[in-house]
Amino acid sequence: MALFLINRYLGDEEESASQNESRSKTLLAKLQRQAKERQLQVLSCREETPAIRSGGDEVDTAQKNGTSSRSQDAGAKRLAKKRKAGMSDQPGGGAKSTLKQEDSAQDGKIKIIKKRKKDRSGGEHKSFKQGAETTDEVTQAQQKDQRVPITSVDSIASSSSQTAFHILGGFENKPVPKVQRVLPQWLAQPNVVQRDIKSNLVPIGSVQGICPKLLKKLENNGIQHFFPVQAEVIPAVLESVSNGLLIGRGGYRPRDLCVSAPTGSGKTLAFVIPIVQALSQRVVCEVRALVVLPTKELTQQVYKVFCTYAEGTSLKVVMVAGQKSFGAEQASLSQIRGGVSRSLADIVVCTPGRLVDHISKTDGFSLQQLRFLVIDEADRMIDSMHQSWLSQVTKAVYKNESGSETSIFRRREPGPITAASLSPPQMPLQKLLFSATLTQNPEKLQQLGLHQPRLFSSIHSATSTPAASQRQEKFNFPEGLTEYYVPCTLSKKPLLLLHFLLNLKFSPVLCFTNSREATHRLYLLVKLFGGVNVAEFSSKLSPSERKKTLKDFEQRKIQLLISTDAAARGIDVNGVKFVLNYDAPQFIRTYIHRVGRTARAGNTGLAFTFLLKIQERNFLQMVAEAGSPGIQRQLVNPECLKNMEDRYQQTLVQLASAIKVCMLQGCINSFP
Ligand SMILES: Nc1ncnc2c1ncn2[C@@H]1O[C@H](COP(=O)(O)OP(=O)(O)OP(=O)(O)O)[C@@H](O)[C@H]1O
Repeated sequence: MALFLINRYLGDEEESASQNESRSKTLLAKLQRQAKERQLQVLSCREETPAIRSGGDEVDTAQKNGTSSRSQDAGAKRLAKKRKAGMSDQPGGGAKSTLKQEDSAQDGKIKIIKKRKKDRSGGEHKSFKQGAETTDEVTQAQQKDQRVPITSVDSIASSSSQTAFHILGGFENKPVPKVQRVLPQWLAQPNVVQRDIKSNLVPIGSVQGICPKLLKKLENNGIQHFFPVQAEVIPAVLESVSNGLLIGRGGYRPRDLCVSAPTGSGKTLAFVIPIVQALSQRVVCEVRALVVLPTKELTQQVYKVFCTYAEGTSLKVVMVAGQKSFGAEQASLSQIRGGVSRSLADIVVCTPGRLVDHISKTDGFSLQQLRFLVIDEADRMIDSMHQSWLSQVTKAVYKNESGSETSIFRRREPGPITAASLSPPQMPLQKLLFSATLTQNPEKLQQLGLHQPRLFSSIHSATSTPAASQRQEKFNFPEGLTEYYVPCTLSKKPLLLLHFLLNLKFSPVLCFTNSREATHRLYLLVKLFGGVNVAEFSSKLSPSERKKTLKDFEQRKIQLLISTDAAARGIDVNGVKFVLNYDAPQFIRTYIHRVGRTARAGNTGLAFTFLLKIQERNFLQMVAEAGSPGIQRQLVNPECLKNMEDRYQQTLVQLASAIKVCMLQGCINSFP
């Protein structure tokens, strides 16, 4: 209890309950006396030193600024004299009224100090107007434990209007207005590519500039209409070569193109057709088109499409992605005859790693005649820019052969456009970027050194408010895609998957996990459970095994393909009806590419994502912010799983021993 005892100040007098009233009076009188004494002390002090330099600049400024401070000084002196003489300022007022006035003035002063404190702590950098005397007194008051001498509140108010100075300090946090980032015009106002493929088909004959041979080939491959992205991009590329490979429209260097269109919208043909068309008239074989992709599988896929449409022309398409030995690839790229090296490739489809190896190690592999640089899955390729593959390509393109330093025909890195730089014409390098999730971050795109880029995008201008100012960028989702999420627990996940396959007869299903180990474990579990044709796909398999697996899956020999993100990007497997995110993806781009393995080429498809309770909120927010048209909740009745539970328990036991074997063989790192 003693801890909470509060001692009140009772004055020097003895406390007496019966004399409460007189004690308060005495106390009041004493306090008034003390206040008066202090006031007189202050006034006499001021007579000796008119301005106490406590506030430094503030006081100086006030002195310089104001007549009001001087008049206040004079007023104070007058007041002191009158006090000494026992006079009142007020007509008919005595000492008592003076005291009252002083008290009210003191109240006013305290208010001002409080106001000033408040102003400072409020973080507002206000201009505080006040006379020198006021400052003086306030400073003294601060020194004397906030006991403030008295001047008239009115005089303070009047002096406020006449003097002005800033109080230094007050650097507390201020609310800073948000910077509104503005996209460059080419990003903010793209050429719009319609998302709805089926209602925006364009007959192939109505796109100008495609030679009859190519049109015939398209028809033979079952293509009668171009998809919207193809109908936009093919003419744009063809226009840039309408005056030949050397000069673009109007004699200028052609503009680079960036294409952002949904997964499965036909971006591959959008660059294959115009490149084959543009190069088909070439005389000498030189590497004129380089297509860079992130994985071997994608390289193979795009290589196949090029081969299809280059067939029957003299164009040579070569793939360098590590599928063959390095020596074999070198032999397919160039040949040395009579001491002179000769290119054997017009179009090179490659992965960046292998490309860089050939630039540095393959004699005769020259990029000095390169006209098109296609960067597919561009956002992923930008992420791998730290490998500096692009700078190596650029170096190889503008490489000076010894002796050609002074040649006017030397290919120079483009600079400002001048009459001299345009003559003689030199092969321009045009970059074509493609992605379903192309970044709208100008800083990232800047790394690519684009020349007057043009953007083709499915993200409608209505939604293309500066994406950088939003928390997350907006992306394209295929029109025919329906998204679901399935709330679940960790232990029920495998049962849910089996339910989808065995009870609901989903087929073919492409199922994604977040790691090689998870893929293998799930594959073993489904296989041991039985009843499903299952295979796995990951970097654990050799390239030939992966190729065979994808083929089997496409031919419906496999009902369920469990994969890592190795199959998430670009892989085009015909007729995938269902995508299942067994493990929820961490990044929105991963999600978009995964679910984009279905609902391709204007078809419909379903995507299911298993979500643990803890993942739900963030995942749904991420998907909504990315511009998903809507993800629906799909509940599974626990009763539906009951018929599989006994078998599932037995399978888990078998799985444990199978995993032990795997661990001994070193093919899996951890026990589930
Ligand atoms: N005009 C067309 N008519 C019919 N089918 C087409 C047409 N263009 C492309 N396709 C088919 O559409 C499918 C998807 O094409 P493609 O792989 O080029 O899509 P994408 O936009 O590159 O997808 P991703 O972003 O996933 O890589 C392919 O099977 C392709 O053969």
